[in-house]
Amino acid sequence: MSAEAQLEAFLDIISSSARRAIAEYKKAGNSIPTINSTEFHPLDSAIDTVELKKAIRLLEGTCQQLCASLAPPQHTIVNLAKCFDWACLGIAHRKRIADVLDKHPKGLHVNKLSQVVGLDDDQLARVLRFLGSKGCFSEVDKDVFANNRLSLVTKNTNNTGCLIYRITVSPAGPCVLFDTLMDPEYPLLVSHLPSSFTIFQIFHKAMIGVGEVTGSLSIIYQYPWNGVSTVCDIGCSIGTFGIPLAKAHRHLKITNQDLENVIIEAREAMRLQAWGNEAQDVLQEQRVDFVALNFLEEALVSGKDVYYLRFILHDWPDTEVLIILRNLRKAMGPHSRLLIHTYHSDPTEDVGIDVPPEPMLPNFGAGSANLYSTDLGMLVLNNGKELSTLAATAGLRFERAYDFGCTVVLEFSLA
Ligand SMILES: C[S@@+](CC[C@H](N)C(=O)[O-])C[C@H]1O[C@@H](n2cnc3c(N)ncnc32)[C@H](O)[C@@H]1O
Repeated sequence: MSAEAQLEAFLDIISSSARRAIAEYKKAGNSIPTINSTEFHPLDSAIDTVELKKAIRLLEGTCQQLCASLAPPQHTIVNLAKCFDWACLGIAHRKRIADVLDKHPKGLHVNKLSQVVGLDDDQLARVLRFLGSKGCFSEVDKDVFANNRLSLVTKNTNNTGCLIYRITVSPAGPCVLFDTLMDPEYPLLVSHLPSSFTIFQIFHKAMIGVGEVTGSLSIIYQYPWNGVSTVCDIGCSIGTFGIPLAKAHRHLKITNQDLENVIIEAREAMRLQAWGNEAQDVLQEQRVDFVALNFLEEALVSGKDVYYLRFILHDWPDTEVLIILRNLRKAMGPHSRLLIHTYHSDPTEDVGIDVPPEPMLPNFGAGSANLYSTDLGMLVLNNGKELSTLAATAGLRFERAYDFGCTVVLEFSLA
């Protein structure tokens, strides 16, 4: 393909993928969001968003490749180096800027806002203006800031807001990434995190946020659950996957397994009706159970139809990944399936997921940014990795993959 043909192809992909996304918004509601929207669109809280995710993967990947092709290289590289996004988002979240602005739909002058949140007005305006340049918060008049659809996500009550907190309070890890790579033993860096990282409520709410950001609950509507009776969710958090699954498929019996202290949290969340009234029916009908487990040391409940692992293996170095997979293998019967839900899709392996159109990068480029940043996040936090290929070593046979646009589900049976 000639250089000019490549650029024309990018323009075509941008146009067609944006139109696919617009069609998804139209299907889910009357309006189409713009950067000036001040409220959420119904699609923002939808569970099955596979089509939108796939369109955005193409759009983001292509826009970045087109800009990197046409902009002067110095320009692109310095943009990469000067990344204040996470720092400014962290300030906005920790100072509850969106929560304050919520009470001022027409906007609030930075003089007043700075007094409420206890920051210098000039510095706060510069932080908010930076975020506004990326589409988060609007400067509706000179020095007057208001919420928009993006900044609403940073509110304290928002699950994704908790995820932002989780990500932005741990900058020490990335700051020592170079030193970590220089150390042949790759020490764990968890000790660099403030202890508030371990606050359970924030962590588990953030995990619900991860589900929302990645659209991974799409599996509830995309997997053939009709042929399944029993499910075991391993490392279930507070029922982040199991409860919505039980609500959607009333024939399923679901065992949720996690460490004992998490199971106590999960039962408490159920008692406080954190999952709404419908979840109480699920409990009363005894279709959902919470059972403590340490998957590194104990046997899992055996013989379930489906074992589900979402965002678990990337937390661990290879040795522990193998222990977890071998423990799982012992619990599985000939009919059992293991579903590993991850960001991973190795572009060098043909596992049957979508292939990007040429001339896009074979891994969708910036369309897969979440995969590669999570992979580095796991290196920094846990010495783990997103791209684990140890299933075969543990005696599991790959069956097929489900592509959800931002995440994939890899299905295995006993080898
Ligand atoms: C990254 S979270 C994923 C939670 C959930 N699967 C999700 O996708 O929202 C990892 C989970 O693994 C659990 N976990 C960590 N070590 C464990 C162990 N040794 N045995 C069982 N669960 C464990 C944590 O408590 C946490 O809930």
